Amino acid sequence: MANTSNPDIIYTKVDEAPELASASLLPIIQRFAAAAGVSVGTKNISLAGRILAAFPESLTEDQRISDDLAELGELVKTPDANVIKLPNISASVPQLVAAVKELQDQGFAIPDYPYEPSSDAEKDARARYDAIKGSAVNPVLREGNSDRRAAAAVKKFAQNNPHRMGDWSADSKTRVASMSGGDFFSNETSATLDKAATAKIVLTAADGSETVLKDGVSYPAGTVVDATYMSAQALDAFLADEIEKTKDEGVLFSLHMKATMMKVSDPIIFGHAVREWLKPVFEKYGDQMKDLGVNPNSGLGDLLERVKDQPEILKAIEEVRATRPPMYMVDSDNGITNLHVPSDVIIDASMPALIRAGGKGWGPDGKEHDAVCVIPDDSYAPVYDEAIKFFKANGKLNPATAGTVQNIGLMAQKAEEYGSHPTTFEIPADGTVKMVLDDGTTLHEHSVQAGDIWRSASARKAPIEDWVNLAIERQKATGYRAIFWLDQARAHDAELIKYVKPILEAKGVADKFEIMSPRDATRASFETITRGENTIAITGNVLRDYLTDLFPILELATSAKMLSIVKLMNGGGLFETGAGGSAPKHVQQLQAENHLRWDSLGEFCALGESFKFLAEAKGNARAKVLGETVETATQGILDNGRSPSRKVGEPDNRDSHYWFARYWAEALAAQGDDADLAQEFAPVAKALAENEAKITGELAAAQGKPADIGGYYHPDADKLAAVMRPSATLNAIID
Ligand SMILES: NC(=O)C1=CN([C@@H]2O[C@H](COP(=O)(O)OP(=O)(O)OC[C@H]3O[C@@H](n4cnc5c(N)ncnc54)[C@H](OP(=O)(O)O)[C@@H]3O)[C@@H](O)[C@H]2O)C=CC1
Ligand SMILES: O=C(O)CCC(=O)C(=O)O
Ligand SMILES: [Mg+2]
Repeated sequence: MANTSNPDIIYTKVDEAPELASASLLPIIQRFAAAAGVSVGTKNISLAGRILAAFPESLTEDQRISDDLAELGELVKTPDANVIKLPNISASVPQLVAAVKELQDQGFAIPDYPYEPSSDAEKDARARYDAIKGSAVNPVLREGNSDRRAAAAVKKFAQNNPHRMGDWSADSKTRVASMSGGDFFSNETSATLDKAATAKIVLTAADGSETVLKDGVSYPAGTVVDATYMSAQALDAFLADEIEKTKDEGVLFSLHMKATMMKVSDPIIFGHAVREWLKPVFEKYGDQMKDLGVNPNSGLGDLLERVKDQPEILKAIEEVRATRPPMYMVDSDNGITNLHVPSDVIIDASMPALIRAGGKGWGPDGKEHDAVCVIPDDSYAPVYDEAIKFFKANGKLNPATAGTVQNIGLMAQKAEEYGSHPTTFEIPADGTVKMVLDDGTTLHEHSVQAGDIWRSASARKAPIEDWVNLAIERQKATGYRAIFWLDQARAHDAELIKYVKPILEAKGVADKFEIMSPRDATRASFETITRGENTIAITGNVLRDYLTDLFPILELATSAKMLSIVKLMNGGGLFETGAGGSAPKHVQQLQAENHLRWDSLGEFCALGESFKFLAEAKGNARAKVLGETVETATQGILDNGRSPSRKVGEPDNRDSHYWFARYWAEALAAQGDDADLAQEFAPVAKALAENEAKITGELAAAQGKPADIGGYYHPDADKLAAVMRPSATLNAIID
């Protein structure tokens, strides 16, 4: 349904922990904003919402919902966009299948996920599900580059209240393992197009037959276009070798991938690891398992489920597992390993957590151990390798004195690897892959073998220039040491450097910037913050993602507290909340004991920015008052220690929202810029203060027993509201 008048601000409806938190926080935001004449609407980008929107013909009229993601995708290309974007699930296949099942059980007659589509209907369903799979939201909304940093107040709070960090010892056996050849890093070629072009990707097999893998990929002039591949043979040899070495070293085996964001390549690499881990089983029972629907890319969990009635295979699996090193666990109590589900261990969150813990991961015995961290491709693995070496040599970082690393990331218009899914292929036969332009030029050519993963990524000129200019702006605003994390020896980076240097020179700021490889930049950044100084990391899209978890998790304990601004290239604003994900463990805790430990600080920060943006973009004076008072309220949460506790029986997410509302109302009542607003909120502030004991008592009384929200992926709105708003006294003041 076309929306003629959009609300001033859009707040996204998502999944898991942040969605639970929204059930409590959003009514407060809407109520306060409405009093100032600012409307806050919602758009549903949850996994369940996107599934339902994709199958209107399978649903009754009342069940149908609009395709909000498509609408938002258009909105972010206009200057009117003002979107608060919470983290959503980037679904792996097992998550997608679970969500489909839950919706079917709730009476939505959507089709099953077809693992091996054969009929036209199945192929159609599969294509729609493929569009929902993986990171399908962020790349659509991120029509701008990324500016992520800890707000000054948040950084100061972390320095004054340092979190606990695991100790690093010089003889820790933890290390990063990556391929020394045959990977994406070493096979990359890159070129910048001098004119607009359309490309075709063709595989010529050894027998001369041609397969067009993709046609009609168009690029504007100035696009940097890369191509590369990972050799399946080299990958398997590497994995086999590392499994053996890990066993000899007596530590945990772990694999860190981004199977969500890299939704085509990384599940395949993950599948190679599953197959290599159980190699003798696949050699003996491979055909039988295939008939049972086993696809190693879906993980060990799915595999075990499919062979559960096959005692012979199960026995063979147990025999092989007994010869393997212990595995890094996701949930040792329930036997969930690193290889169970491709989206359980996501590199941007998992590696920093392991580093924060002093290089330790959880083993099958439920105890912490050193680990080999397998990150097959060597493009970005050096960042973690160098970080680990740095801490082994220098001991853990001290969050009380450490400076900060901010990030300016090239992200707009599906930049680099994170936009490469439509041009990534598992190669069906030995031969040569060529990328040929419409004028007949062969841009890239690689000789490949069946099973290799070939991909092309690109970065467009306008986003690259915008990114360099954003970096110049931020460096000027802060005066910080500014480093472009680009490796002159890597094909893609060398093309980017050809853009970066002339812009810096033309603006007369070349002396303010350094250019270093990711490894050198990692070391330089840790040295800088160890001295208590600050630096800006100006990076490509993948490192934007990795570093905005790595540094905050070490500096602030979590990336949930980050300010994350996407300055949209056509003038709008997208304000992401935090830099982390949707924290599934938090939902489980709520269901078990009605305690939600999710910290909404990222939402508070984004809200303040969104109001301030509205004030500037639309000359809305009352939005300015809202923005300033939200900042005061956020400061109040930090100064008075009102963030949620992790333990049941202690104040949780809902309590922090009570305090947020109270500090916000008090700040609105106290400000002198808008007398009407002050007058409106004085009684609200008074009522919230007078009823403190009653409200916090009602919130506390809700905890300690299981909570039913009527679904995991698609909770029941009324049940969710009842669980997340258990204080009748607070609700009466807000509503
Ligand atoms: N922008 C986006 O849309 C993003 C989405 N995702 C999606 O999120 C899901 C989970 O991803 P995962 O990599 O596990 O990352 P998460 O960031 O969800 O989890 C890592 C850990 O960080 C802590 N954490 C994260 N956010 C908060 C918060 N606001 N308050 C308190 N603690 C927090 C939790 O630690 P503890 O358990 O110790 O409390 C959590 O278990 C996946 O489906 C992924 O696709 C991931 C990244 C970004
Ligand atoms: O979109 C995703 O899957 C993850 C995004 C992410 O991790 C990030 O932007 O930091
Ligand atoms: Mg991330």
